[in-house]
Amino acid sequence: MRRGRGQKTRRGSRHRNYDPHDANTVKHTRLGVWDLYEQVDPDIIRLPGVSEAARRLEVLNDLPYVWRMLKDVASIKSCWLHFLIYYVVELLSSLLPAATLWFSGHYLSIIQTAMERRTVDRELLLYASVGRLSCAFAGHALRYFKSSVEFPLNLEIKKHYSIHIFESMARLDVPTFDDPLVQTRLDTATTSSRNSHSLAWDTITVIIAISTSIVRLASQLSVLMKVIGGQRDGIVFVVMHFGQELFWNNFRTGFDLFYAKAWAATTKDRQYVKLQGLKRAVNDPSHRKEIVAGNLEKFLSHEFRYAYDNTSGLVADFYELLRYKSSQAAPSLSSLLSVSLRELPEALYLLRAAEHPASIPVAIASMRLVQETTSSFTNAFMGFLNESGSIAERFHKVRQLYEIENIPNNVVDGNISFPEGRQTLKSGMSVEFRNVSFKYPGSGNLALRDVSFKINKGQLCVIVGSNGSGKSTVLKLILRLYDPTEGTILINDQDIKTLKLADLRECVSVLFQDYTHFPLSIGDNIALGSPQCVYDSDKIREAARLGGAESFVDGLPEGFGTYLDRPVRDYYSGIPDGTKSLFGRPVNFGAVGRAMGGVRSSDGVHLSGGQMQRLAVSRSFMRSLLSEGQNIGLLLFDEPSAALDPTAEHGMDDRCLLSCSFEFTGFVLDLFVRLRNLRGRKTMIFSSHRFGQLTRPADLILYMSDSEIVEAGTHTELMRRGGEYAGLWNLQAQAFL
Ligand SMILES: Nc1ncnc2c1ncn2[C@@H]1O[C@H](COP(=O)(O)OP(=O)(O)OP(=O)(O)O)[C@@H](O)[C@H]1O
Repeated sequence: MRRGRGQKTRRGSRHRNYDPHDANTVKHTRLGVWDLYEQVDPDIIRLPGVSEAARRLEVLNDLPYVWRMLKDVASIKSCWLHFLIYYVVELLSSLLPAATLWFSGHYLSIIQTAMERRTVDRELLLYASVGRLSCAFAGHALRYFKSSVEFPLNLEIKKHYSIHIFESMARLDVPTFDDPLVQTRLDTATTSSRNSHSLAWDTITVIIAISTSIVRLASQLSVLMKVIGGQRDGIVFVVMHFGQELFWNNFRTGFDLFYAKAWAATTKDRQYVKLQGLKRAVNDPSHRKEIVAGNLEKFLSHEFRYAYDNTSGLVADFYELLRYKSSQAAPSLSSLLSVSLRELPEALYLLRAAEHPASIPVAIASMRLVQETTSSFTNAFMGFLNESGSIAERFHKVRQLYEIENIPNNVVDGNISFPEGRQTLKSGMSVEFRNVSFKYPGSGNLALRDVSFKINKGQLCVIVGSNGSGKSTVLKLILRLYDPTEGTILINDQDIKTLKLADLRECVSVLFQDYTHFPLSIGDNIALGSPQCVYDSDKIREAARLGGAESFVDGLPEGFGTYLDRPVRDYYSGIPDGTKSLFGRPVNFGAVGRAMGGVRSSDGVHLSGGQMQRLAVSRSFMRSLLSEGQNIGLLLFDEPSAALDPTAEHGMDDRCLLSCSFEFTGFVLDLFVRLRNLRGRKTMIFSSHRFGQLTRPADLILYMSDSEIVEAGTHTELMRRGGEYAGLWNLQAQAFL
């Protein structure tokens, strides 16, 4: 619902600006608690038919994409047979109404003969009856064949386009993906008009429907003329019925208020907004604890009632109110005409019956036949008009679907391979910032202001500073998740923008502060550190051991195969009370939600923040210590100790290589020493709030404040300087020593 109407509007308005507050181009209507703003077409397009014609002509621009889609679908060999069956079935189905009509025409002539000669042609009656019955059976059989091939055909096409969409989306970089306009384009292009059908399948069915509509029309028309042409008033009946159907259909489509217009609806009613918020709060299990603990039940109920009583208009969902408004619309001229035309054939029949009483039986039969055939004819005709109207929309969606693969990434790829020799990575990578300033897209503030520093190969650099000072941003720019607004970044003395992005990212291992756990199994999450080892369970286990996660993962119901946030839910209903588990998973009737400091899933697996962090560290170890080619030259750790509390650290696996330290900073420091010994001199950069064991041995400390580097040097140098670093170290570091 949310989308169905919106799609139409987007198309009609995509060449014009839409400003809801511009009274010249936008009409404002109050709908209960809602305000509706409809775009009014410019005068030139308000002429009847002009807007519709312009809209249909736009289809021409979309045709190359439709052609490509047809070629793509034709290249899916597995659907050829199904497709052929589908097309033949559709073609035969389109001939059925004409065949039925043909046999019905025989009834008419049987009645006529019976009236004139007082005999019934039994052979003809049998022929017509068998014919009609066969048509009915054939219709049934064709519908069965159609539904049998439609589903597998749709699935095959869906698979092809799911891969296309997945690849088009997977290749987008951070700023591009975050761009709301890109999100809208992806949304529009990837949402099918009918949830279970792919857009391609929808489009193909429309194309087929149009071609078979023509066949249906032509065949029905020729039979209709043959059957009714000779009847008294036959043609008059046809015209009246046809006119009535036409007006009736027009009258109905007139309800689509938003066709080809931009529109937006909002509510400014604060009580209504509050009402919805309260409803959500009570429905969402994640708030239940606080509602109960805070004894909020009475307060919330009172607020809910008060909000309901004090809204400014009818309280209902927007579309509900819209439907109500449509049903209240004054009868249009076409609806009145339609109603009158409905009554006319009966009046005409009665008139004729009074004039020629002997012809009543024939008239009854012929009127029934005329009614039947004209409605079938007009249905086919209106169906054809509707299909050709919606095809413009579908064709445009096909174009949008293909265009998402061309959305340009904001971060432009370089063309120089990096590094020249893999061996050089053993001694690390150098990183240099020259007068780098940076603003996040859409933000007015500088996240980095004129930052310059150089970290030599194999050095340990620690970036310290308060929250929001810009530490993480430095790391993100090194990975080229974003490009600097000003200044240059050099890696091994080469401008980072000239290096191939995939090469650069392959050489860097990063542990983000806001580690995200993918909706995959725990094993897969760890393996993501080194995707080529995704099926190497020994390496995954080793990484978990090093990261201190092995023992608690083994304790989970499905071990490394456990999903914290299972992306597919189990469905159940009516199971006996007291059922604790199904399919090896606990029964959970609550919604899936994220609890503070961990993840609560439909499987009931809950991990603490510290355990989540260990999974993150395990993924990082998978990349830095265990990846196949050992191609890492630079390790980035963004506040690695953030979510670890000292007790959790104590619990680390005794066999862990790096467990000699009880403190995470020491733990990471130890890692650094180990890496140096085991893998050569990797360059390492840590961003941290903490001072102490990590900053002391660092080759370079960057002290950041308010987006700038205010002090840089070794611990001894900075202490000797007696500046801000020294002041904070004296305050903070004692606790870690
Ligand atoms: N995606 C983003 N969009 C807009 N602004 C952002 C974004 N990420 C960070 N910022 C802003 O950029 C500034 C620097 O943030 P950054 O995350 O680099 O700080 P930090 O020193 O790492 O902080 P913390 O210690 O809390 O992690 C902050 O003002 C922050 O609000």
